Amino acid sequence: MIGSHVWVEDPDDAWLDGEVIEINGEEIKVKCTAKTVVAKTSSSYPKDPEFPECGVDDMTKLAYLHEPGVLQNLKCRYDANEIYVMQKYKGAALGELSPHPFAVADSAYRQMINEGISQAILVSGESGAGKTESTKMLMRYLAYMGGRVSNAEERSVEQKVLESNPVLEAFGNAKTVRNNNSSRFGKFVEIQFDQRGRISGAAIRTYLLERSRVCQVSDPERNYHCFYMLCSARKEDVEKYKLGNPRTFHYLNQSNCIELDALNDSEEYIATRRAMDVVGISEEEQDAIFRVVAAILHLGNVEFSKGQETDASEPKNDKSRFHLKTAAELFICEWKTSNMPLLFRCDEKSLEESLCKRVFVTRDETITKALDPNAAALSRDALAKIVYSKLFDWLVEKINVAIGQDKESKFLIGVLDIYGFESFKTNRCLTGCHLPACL
Ligand SMILES: Nc1ncnc2c1ncn2[C@@H]1O[C@H](COP(=O)(O)OP(=O)(O)OP(=O)(O)O)[C@@H](O)[C@H]1O
Repeated sequence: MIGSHVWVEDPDDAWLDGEVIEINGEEIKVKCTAKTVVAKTSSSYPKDPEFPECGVDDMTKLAYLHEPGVLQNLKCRYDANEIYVMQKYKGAALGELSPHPFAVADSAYRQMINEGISQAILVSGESGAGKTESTKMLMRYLAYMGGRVSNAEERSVEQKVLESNPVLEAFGNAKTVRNNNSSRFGKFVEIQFDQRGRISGAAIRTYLLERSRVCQVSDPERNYHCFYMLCSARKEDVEKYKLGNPRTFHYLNQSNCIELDALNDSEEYIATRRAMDVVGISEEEQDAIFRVVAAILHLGNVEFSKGQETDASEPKNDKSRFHLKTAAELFICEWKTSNMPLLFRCDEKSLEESLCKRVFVTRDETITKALDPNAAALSRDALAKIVYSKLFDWLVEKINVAIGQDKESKFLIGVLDIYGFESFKTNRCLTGCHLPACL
């Protein structure tokens, strides 16, 4: 309608607002402050002429909840220096101040103290919505309320949990369509408190790691960050694990997306090793972890062809034999001085047999059945997935030791950072979308 206020897209300023002065079929002429533009009706959005100068503190109060409206609100609030301080939220009733994770955390903390009941906060939303960032804010507030640091040397629980993040992210995060650093696992962070409401420990419980990603990646996504980091590691590590260009590995080259503009894999490798040092993972343990990561990549490059017997299979060629042999060598964890679990004790022959044959144990006998090339490839992928998820579980346990759990804690506040769902045209059921990916 002529005279109405709208937002139109602009290549320089993202969005421009102005008044419609002319309509020609599917096109409108809009008079903006600095210029007059012609835009398609379908790509313009209505603008609220009564939008308050300082914006609104709750996005749900916006008359139009679309991209230019949200951006305008954020800009106004930024210009007005509307910042959130924890002190302000301490003791304020929910709804009294602007909505914020601090308000939710405060309410949970006070209910825990007043009613003596443990609390849980569920952080949910689409992938990339900001759940992990919100979880960090919730933890920061809970650490502030139940602060226990007795001297400057001691690190707070929040600090310890945050320090472990790079390790979890290296092994549990990946690039997806919506988020370059998407958590592909659910995380329940328990902040544990004593009788007086002071923090006594913390623990991270993880669940539903998306195992299928280890062997299957679709364009334009990536596998878990750690694989690319290791391929871009310092030269001696790349040579030690017989790695090289990530494009030469089947588990990585199914997608064309290998490098990310915003992420330098070789710097991330160094940062991850540093974070491992901080959470108390020794040099030998770090070596064992990366041996397993490299072994999985080599395993993925083992292809199978028909064997001599009917329905049997064997490694396809010398290249496959090389990767099988390297995977077997890397899987061997000979070092016994630490309590790192012995993942495998295998040689090339036994690894080949475990992939190309299936053993059935009945009450009376043990039957060995040869597998055809397709079934052997499925066995290979199943092995890669189970090894990776066991490695991830082991890392989480190690991190929990470093953070310091209080098994005797009186109460806890759990923050559940459920892993992000993608919004499809047809969303049949959340569980239905998630579970198959985790198997
Ligand atoms: N409060 C915030 N302040 C600044 N940046 C933010 C904030 N929330 C989210 N972001 C940005 O959005 C990106 C995605 O956020 P985050 O990783 O928290 O999403 P998520 O909901 O946990 O996604 P997923 O479910 O895919 O793991 C972050 O890397 C960050 O760049």
